[in-house]
Amino acid sequence: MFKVGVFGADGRMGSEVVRAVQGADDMEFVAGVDAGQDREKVRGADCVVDFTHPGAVMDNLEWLIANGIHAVVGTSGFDEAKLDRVRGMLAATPGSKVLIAPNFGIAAVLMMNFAKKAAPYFESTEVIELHHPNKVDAPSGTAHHTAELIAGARREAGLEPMPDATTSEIPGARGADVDGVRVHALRITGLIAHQEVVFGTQGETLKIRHDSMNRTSFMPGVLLGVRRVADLPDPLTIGLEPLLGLD
Ligand SMILES: NC(=O)C1=CN([C@@H]2O[C@H](COP(=O)(O)OP(=O)(O)OC[C@H]3O[C@@H](n4cnc5c(N)ncnc54)[C@H](OP(=O)(O)O)[C@@H]3O)[C@@H](O)[C@H]2O)C=CC1
Ligand SMILES: O=C(O)C1=N[C@H](C(=O)O)C[C@H](O)C1
Repeated sequence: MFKVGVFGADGRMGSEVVRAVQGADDMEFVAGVDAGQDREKVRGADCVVDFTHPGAVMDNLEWLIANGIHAVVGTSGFDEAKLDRVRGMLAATPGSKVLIAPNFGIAAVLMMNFAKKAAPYFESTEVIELHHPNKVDAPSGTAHHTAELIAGARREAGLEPMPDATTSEIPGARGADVDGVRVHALRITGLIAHQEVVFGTQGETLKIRHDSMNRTSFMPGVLLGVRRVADLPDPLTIGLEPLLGLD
């Protein structure tokens, strides 16, 4: 039995994770912790799933690593500096394994993987992410990660910067520049989590689109993370790709 705790248990994602863990035959739900509550409630868990807030997750990770508990993290807002801090914590107190995934949707992971593969073949690529209006961060972690994958693939292929003759612009009109890739964030009532990657070359375009219609879409990936995190080869793993056999 995997003994599982949940940080952010009263939130939109955390409450879905609690239901998924309680419904899994091979898992035992230890406790949920929400803002202001004592993390000691999850003592005895092998693994804690964190869907909290970009401003809370580092402190949570520090506590989990100090207590030798594995972590499966969906909370967004990780940049290289934060990831380096997590690596530092894991080096200082070895024992825990940490899996941080920008998106636990299997189709979303495939969308990012396909975008990385397509990127070298196109002169232009931009990312449009669309989410519910209660989302606190922009652009989404998924869009940020996708842009980095595209930028890396373009660099490896030796591509020039994308053509863009804009000289006059209302600030923000061209979106955020993430490693040279433009990312546009829409916040629309009624939506959950969606992304479109738009590619263009001479006389042709390609669009890769992913839609999470509800939050159960993330649960197979979260449960996979819980089942596999302890056996991952590295102390810190980014993304579900290695668990799905993707490069
Ligand atoms: N990787 C993925 O597949 C996905 C990632 N996400 C990410 O997950 C995060 C949460 O999203 P969502 O569920 O929509 O957000 P919510 O605001 O609905 O939930 C977050 C919950 O965490 C609580 N919380 C805040 N600080 C702490 C803390 N220190 N300890 C424990 N609980 C805390 C909040 O309490 P309070 O409201 O009182 O502050 C709230 O109940 C976001 O970063 C989002 O981008 C979302 C979907 C999928
Ligand atoms: O806040 C959300 O809802 C989501 N957050 C994650 C992100 O920032 O990429 C994953 C998914 O897009 C839903």
